[in-house]
Amino acid sequence: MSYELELKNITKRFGSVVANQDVNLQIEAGEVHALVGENGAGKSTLMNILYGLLQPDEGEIFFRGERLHLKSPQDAIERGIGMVHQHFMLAPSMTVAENIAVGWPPRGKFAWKNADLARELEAFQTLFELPVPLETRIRDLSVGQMQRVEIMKSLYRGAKIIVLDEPTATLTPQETDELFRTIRRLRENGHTIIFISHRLREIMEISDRITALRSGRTVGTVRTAEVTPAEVARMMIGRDVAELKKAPLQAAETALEVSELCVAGDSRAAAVDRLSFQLRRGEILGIAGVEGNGQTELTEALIGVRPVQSGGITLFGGDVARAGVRQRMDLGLAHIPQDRMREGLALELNIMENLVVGTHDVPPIGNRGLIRWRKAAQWSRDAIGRFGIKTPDEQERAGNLSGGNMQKIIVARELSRSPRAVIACQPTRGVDIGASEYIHQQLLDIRAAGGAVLLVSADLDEILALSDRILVLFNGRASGVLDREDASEALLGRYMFGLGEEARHEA
Ligand SMILES: Nc1ncnc2c1ncn2[C@@H]1O[C@H](COP(=O)(O)OP(=O)(O)OP(=O)(O)O)[C@@H](O)[C@H]1O
Repeated sequence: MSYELELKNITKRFGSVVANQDVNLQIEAGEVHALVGENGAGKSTLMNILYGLLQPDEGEIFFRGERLHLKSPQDAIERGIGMVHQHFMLAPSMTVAENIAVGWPPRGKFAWKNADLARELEAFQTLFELPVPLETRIRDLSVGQMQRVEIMKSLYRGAKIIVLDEPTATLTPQETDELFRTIRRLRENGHTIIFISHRLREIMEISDRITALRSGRTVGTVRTAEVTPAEVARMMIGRDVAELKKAPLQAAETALEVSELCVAGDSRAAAVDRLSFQLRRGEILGIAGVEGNGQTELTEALIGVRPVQSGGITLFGGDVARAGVRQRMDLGLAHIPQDRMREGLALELNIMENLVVGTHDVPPIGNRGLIRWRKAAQWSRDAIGRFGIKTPDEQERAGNLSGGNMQKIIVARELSRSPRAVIACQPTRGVDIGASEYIHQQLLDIRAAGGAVLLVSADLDEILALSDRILVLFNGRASGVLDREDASEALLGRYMFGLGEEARHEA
């Protein structure tokens, strides 16, 4: 049969790393094709080749039987290939309409007219269920709305094939449902979607076919209707996903106490507004909520990088509301930040340097002010093995790693220093199912050993799988605090929109 799009025998090397080796991908017209595989399997590399961002060392791309030579994204766009990256490429101070129109049509072939543009965009919005106010500035939009702008931008440029790179990683469950409605409308209208995801449930729900990559090679392609989730998991990571081992709750004394805490945000006076809660040793407290409801400001105040306006923070009995970061770390606090690019890693440094930061001055790695590099290398190789970090060795530059592997470095560093309390923010975002399971088990093991874990996550599956209690943040306040047994996805969803006590009664 003839395919809409065919990538044939693609090979791409980065130095000694073979990111894609003889990869074949065949996409049918009007299908949703999931591209899956463990972190570092080569998915983004393959899609960057398709989008003209990278040139393959070997291999060919065919679109409707015609060979394409894609030297830049501009070439890909002109051939009807669009891409929505995980990190949006929008100008925050410009409006939605301006972001969509800028740079297109290319090279000023003819000027776009506002009225025509608005009419065309409104037509897309109705047809594909993409509601966004066109005159609003990007910086005032939610993540889900920004993603819609990116999709509209691709459609406006005539995309027939749209690549969505982990599009649900930062969406709320409601936004994910809305995105899936859009994807279905696109498919009904003859568009073809390539969907990268680590989330099994979503892959099963939205895709028609699935191709898995592993270690840069094609594992195979299947029809979604003909396989079970367990079979797809095996294609992704080459083995079954193990059940989590969660010991009975043995919560002890209070590890972290937050009382009447107020923290200012960058643009909001009270991002955290008189919030109080306790986290005990041996307990995981999940913080659920739509992003932007005070999670960032709360965690920054807890680790000591954002000032407390009023209220208290006590860590293991000591008042730390005004203590520095180092002082809190010395008390046994570890932090997995949500923004791995900005806060979590020094991208120019190598993996080993990133792994030992923070423990470089204590034995066994630190020795009277000196760093024992042989020990550091040995320790790093061990962490690389345990967390399944895909890299040639510990000397590789951290910035060259795939997104999920960067995340694993941060988690490995933070959890390896035997913390007594962990603030884990989106700890498995972008991480493959095998490594997610490992990270989840590590958090449960810290809990079993009497550690306290504050789990801040937008992923309700993760919150429900790990937490003993769940606090839902809404507008900087607790709209609900639930024991795990009383919580369900639907109930949490309602609290996330501030529906408060009525949610409990209606559920
Ligand atoms: N610019 C680069 N320089 C060196 N190595 C690179 C570069 N880009 C990617 N790699 C390597 O290529 C391999 C494939 O990476 P890629 O980003 O394609 O994986 P992925 O399947 O998208 O992973 P993830 O699920 O974590 O996003 C990885 O081993 C990565 O470290």
